[in-house]
Amino acid sequence: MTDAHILIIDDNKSVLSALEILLQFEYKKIETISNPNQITSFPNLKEIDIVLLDMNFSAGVNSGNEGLYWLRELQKKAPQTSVIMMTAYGAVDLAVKALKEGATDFILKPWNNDKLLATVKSAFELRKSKKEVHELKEKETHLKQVINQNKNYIIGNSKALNGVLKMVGKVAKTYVNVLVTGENGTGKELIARELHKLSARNHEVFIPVDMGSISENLFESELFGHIKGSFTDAKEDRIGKFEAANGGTLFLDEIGNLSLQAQAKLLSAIQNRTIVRVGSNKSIPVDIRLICATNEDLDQMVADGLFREDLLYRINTIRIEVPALRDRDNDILVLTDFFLKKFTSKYGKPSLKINQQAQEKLLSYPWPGNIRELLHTIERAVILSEGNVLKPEDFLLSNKQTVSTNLNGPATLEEMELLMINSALEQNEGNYSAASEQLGISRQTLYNKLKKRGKN
Ligand SMILES: Nc1ncnc2c1ncn2[C@@H]1O[C@H](COP(=O)(O)OP(=O)(O)OP(=O)(O)O)[C@@H](O)[C@H]1O
Repeated sequence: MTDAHILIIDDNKSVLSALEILLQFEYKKIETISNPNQITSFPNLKEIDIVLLDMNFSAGVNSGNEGLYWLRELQKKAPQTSVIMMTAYGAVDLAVKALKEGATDFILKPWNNDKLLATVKSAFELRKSKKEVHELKEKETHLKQVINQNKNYIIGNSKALNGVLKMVGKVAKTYVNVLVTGENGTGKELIARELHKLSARNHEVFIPVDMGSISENLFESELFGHIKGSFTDAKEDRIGKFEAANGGTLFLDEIGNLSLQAQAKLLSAIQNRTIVRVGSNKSIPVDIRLICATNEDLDQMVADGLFREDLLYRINTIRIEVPALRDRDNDILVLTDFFLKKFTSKYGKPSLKINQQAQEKLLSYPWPGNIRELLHTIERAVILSEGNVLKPEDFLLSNKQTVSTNLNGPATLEEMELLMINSALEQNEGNYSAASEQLGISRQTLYNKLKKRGKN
């Protein structure tokens, strides 16, 4: 017995009962209606797999047009349902018209039982594959939505963020080098990607490089490539990031981490628009749009002799300052809502709301790790959530009490940062990975911050 649902529509009651008897041996659920007007109000029409529809209800008066009318109605209301038209000899031209309009097949009356069963069977196969395609399409649409939510989408409508986006729009179309500044996790890379997306090079590559994680001795090879045998590990010729980004955009993150020696090499490549692979003496021309980012005060570093002024001048034609999350008004809640949707969908959790007190907690926290910290906080809360409403205790924030007490005093931003780092290290018993995760910054950044303050 096939698990199919069939509806037969014919104004001739003896046709209805003959077909019902024939089909009920093979198919699980058969329903009949003798008045096609009932189609409009028929319950769960979309669940019907096959409709057998008479072509001519008014005994020749409308010569089959009524059947075509009801075919169209069915297609509107249940587009995945297969419709088989039933027509009398001599009206084959109408049946062909119905096929052109999307009917699956037609049967001539009086029918041959075997032929009719075969027609219904193949219509059911078609219905099954239509349904599968439809479900796949729905899954794909859902997946696309989730992916779009994840991809480079800049959420927020605060004045501070809108100012940045306006600037991005103006600068993107030019070829000038851009320096993006801002605290950790404010979305500097996202802004760099947006600059690329809105530029004339958007069909070319965007190559990000984290200068904070490249060791001093690999700097040159990573950026400019090397030729086989130029040093012990150089087993093959390799191109560097500059060549990989040729024609597109090269994004150098954490540019403040470069040694003075590396800065000199970078400056030379930018000035000459050529690179030389390690171990080679051949200059290779490169055409890149350069975007750099830093959370350091490069002007201060220049004053302290830690950053070359000529390099800063080169990379800094336009500077875009990305505001800290605490300076973006209501964006905290807008982003919270976005991350709640993203992570409930990712982890298959029911939709979640946050109560008033929890909102206040999120709004009054200084977010030293900015959007990355908010993202991790929400992800953790979603994973651990039970029920539909999140309360203040569902959001684990770095020792807020300590921070706000000190904020009342004459604490500077740097003191506050150090306080939070110490507190996170304390809470995680000195474990760097856990502390950096809690702060929403990379392990390397935590390391650098401590190193800068002579704590490591
Ligand atoms: N406005 C935003 N809307 C949605 N997601 C954002 C937004 N800003 C940042 N994010 C997300 O927060 C995370 C951190 O952003 P990103 O890596 O761009 O920050 P960053 O400033 O480059 O960080 P770092 O200084 O550590 O390199 C990423 O997952 C990014 O997608």
